[in-house]
Amino acid sequence: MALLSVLHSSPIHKPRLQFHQSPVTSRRCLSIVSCSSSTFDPGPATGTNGFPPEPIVSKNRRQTDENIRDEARRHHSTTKTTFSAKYVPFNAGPDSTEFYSLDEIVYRSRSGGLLDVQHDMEELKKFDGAYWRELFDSRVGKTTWPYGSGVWSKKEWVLPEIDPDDIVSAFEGNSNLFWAERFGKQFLGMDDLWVKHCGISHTGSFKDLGMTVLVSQVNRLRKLKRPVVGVGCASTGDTSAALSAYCAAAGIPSIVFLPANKISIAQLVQPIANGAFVLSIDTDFDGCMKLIREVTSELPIYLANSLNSLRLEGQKTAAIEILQQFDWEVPDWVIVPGGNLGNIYAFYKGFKMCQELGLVDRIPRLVCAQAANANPLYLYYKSGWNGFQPVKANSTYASAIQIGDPVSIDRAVYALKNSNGIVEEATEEELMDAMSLADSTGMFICPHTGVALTALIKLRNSGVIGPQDRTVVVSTAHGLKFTQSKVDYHSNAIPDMACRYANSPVQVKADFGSVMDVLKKFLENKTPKTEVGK
Ligand SMILES: Cc1ncc(COP(=O)(O)O)c(C=O)c1O
Ligand SMILES: N[C@@H](CCOP(=O)(O)O)C(=O)O
Repeated sequence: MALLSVLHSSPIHKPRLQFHQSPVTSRRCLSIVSCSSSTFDPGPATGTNGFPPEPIVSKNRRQTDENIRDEARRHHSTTKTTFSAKYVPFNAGPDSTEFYSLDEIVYRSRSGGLLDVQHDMEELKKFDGAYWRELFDSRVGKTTWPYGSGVWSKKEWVLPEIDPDDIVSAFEGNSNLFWAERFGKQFLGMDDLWVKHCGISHTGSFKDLGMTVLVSQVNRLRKLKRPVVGVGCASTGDTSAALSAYCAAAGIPSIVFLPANKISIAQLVQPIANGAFVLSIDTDFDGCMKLIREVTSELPIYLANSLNSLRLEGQKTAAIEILQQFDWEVPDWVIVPGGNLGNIYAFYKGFKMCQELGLVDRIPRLVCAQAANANPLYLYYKSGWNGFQPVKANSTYASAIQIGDPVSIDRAVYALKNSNGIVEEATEEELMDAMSLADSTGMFICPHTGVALTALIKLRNSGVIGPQDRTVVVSTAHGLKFTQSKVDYHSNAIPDMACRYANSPVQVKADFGSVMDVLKKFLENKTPKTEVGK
């Protein structure tokens, strides 16, 4: 503290180079600004070699009694945003005048249709693509509140008006874009295959990206004294995990409706541990969804499913992140597993915003992949988009997408039609084989990612996806949430499934000879013959 007070009163200001926004040209300019004492650390008096040391310039140096939220509060009090967003009816024509403030509690348009969050694109367009690319790039990997989050590093495009103080974040996003080198080369003859690991996240799925936005807005609504006593969702296990974690972090009650015996133990224990009010209901996800919609229209419980378009504002940042991770080069294909169908639209929206705002010049083709046991979108696509019919979703190892009546069907169709998209499906055997094959190359993916990989395999085999096409498969949850599926597969315990890539443990007696016998046999199969027994 003593050192800091000395620094604060020090007359020595070191100039430093800094980007700043020119209000006239809308471009970022490089200029020399005076470095304030809170951002300049002169270091020790002399270096170890006797020469004066290079000054250490730390842009976000905080006082010791200040945390990152306090620091953001101090910065925020001097900055004012001109960006804004509102709810509008989804895919409304240019003549529509219907809109709602994001501070209203509304999930549906007057006609009962879906809503969308519409940003003031004219205001955002005052800044060119290079500005946005540079701004977003400058925030990656920092701890500056709230930009250390992959979602909030794009705050101006997400919830531009929310006070950073109201944000509830676990610094989600910034997930690994994994080069699937061996899987791509060995099984598909592809050199440029990538897996976006959205499941390597705070609660183990991509839902964190949307939930930080929704719970932050709820936090704001509660401060504004809006009637929100708790937040609720129906879930196949991942939405409930994310909701309960973010609500617990903010001290907001959460209520989750789960279909009894249809989600994994790892998923079930998440809301329980986070103190949610958990209802295990004797129905499927579609039944839970119907119930939560009825309940949230009666009680002051805010709806957290992706019917609520706020969620998709966070989820769309995964698409922006993919472009960013490729240095703003656009991949040819992005494959997303689909259930309630919010995420496929979120990806479309993220890519489209980047195109409209000049960060990239095109968008990738999107593929939505469904489990054959829960495939209403696939059937609709195959019918030539002729008369959507919900289905009764059957049990699938991809249990988080066991959904027969997806709430975002219209959004998904829009995304696919506008991205020259494709829908594929995966049988239980196909998705489990694909998951196991991917695991055998060093991944540890969930069955839903197995569905997406099956779509890739089919499209690659039919030549639709070419060997050189840069392709991203979106992995939506962590494999550790779905270990039972792997246990069943590797124990060859699934009726009517060959489990071709099962790798069962070998039972062996605890003596040296038995262990050696087993190992020799193993090595004989692995090692070129000439080397065995050397
Ligand atoms: C792991 C996982 N993958 C994929 C999905 C599908 O996402 P969406 O419902 O947005 O289509 C879900 C949830 O539905 C999920 O939990
Ligand atoms: N897979 C989801 C299903 C609900 O989807 P949502 O995106 O509408 O919340 C889950 O994990 O609950």
